[in-house]
Amino acid sequence: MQSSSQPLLTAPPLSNRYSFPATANLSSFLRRRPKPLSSSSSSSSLTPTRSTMSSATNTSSSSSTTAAAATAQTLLEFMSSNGSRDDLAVLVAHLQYACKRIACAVASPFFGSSAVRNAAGTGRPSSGSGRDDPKPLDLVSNDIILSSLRSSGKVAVLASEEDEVPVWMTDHGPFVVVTDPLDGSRNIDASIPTGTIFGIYNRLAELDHLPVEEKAQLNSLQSGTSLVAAAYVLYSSATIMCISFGSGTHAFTLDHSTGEFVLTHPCIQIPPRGQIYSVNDARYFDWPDGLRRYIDTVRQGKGQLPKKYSARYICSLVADFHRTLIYGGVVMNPRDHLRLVYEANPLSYLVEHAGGRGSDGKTRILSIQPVKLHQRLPLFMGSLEDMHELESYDNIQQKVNPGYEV
Ligand SMILES: O=P(O)(O)OC[C@H]1O[C@](O)(COP(=O)(O)O)[C@@H](O)[C@@H]1O
Repeated sequence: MQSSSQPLLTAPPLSNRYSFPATANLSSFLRRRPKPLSSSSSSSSLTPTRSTMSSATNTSSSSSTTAAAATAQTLLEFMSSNGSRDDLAVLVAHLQYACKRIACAVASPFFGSSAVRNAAGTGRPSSGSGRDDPKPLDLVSNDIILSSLRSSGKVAVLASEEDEVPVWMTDHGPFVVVTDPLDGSRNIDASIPTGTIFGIYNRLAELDHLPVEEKAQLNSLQSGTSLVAAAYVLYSSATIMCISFGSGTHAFTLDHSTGEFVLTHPCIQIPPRGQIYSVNDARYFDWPDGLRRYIDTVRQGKGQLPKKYSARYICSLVADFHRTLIYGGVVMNPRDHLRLVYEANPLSYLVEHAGGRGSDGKTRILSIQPVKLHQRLPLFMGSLEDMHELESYDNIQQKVNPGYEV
């Protein structure tokens, strides 16, 4: 028997299943687009039992799936056809590469429990025992993003939720990236969906003369109205990158047969009303009166929409946000918990470009000027009509914020 301190499995180096071309402009990425696997090779490599299923229906559906994969528009093709800047496309190519690697790490049996993950060698001391401590996969994800963005050559500064201070990368990088590398990781040992969040700004050339720490900090504290693009990647039953470049919000699903993110949800419009609220309502007795009244009202079907609302709460922001974007309703965390720079700004940008709203309960998120990198605030996002109704209750920000244990 193995001693309990020994890993059950020896973790191999992080997967490099998704290769990354070392070229640096959009047209060369597009020329290297991989071919989808043929239907026979995909069926034998993915699920051996499928090879025994030879009905005509299966054959035609797998060949039409292959045909669909060949014609589907990839994220980089989408950027090219929308006249994207080359340097932004190179940056996005590196971001999607990083997220494919994080998707592999999150799903890997070799990173399947904290004990094994610690043994896998992140090069850092074991951590992740406290509620808000970073989990090993937070650190792995952070390292993946850091190294991928460094090699893009396009990023001047990277500010990560996992790092105390932003990292200055290169003086001539045109962009500033803010990120939460792996949100929702506190539930990762139960295989709950998780996500990565990004915001992209232009480097402020007028700050170039300042000392490195100062310009790194100030570049990272830009208001959400200056975002050039924002995205999240959801690691769930599908791996989905939802992105906006300031004109619509679009979702791309990772096709594992080609390794490409392909356009599956163009121009997402959040329904103007949903029938779902998403909040940790174990906190009900710490909520202010306005928020309690709102939730009590919509639960009973006595709100502006005369139907009883349902509750959905995964406790993983990207997953709760993605569901809200697709089905409508409101997603919220009314206490000072989520971060303006890494979470609230990018997600509010995405919901606004889908026709919804992001607010701290009083003010539009994107117009709040960040004063600290790790600044926290109450966050409410969702369908326009639901948001207006919720905010009309006035007193919805939770001021009591005890150290919750789970
Ligand atoms: O404990 P609460 O208030 O329900 O907060 C849960 C929220 O915190 C998060 O886990 C983010 O918190 P961390 O950034 O500390 O991981 C979200 O994914 C989730 O929506």
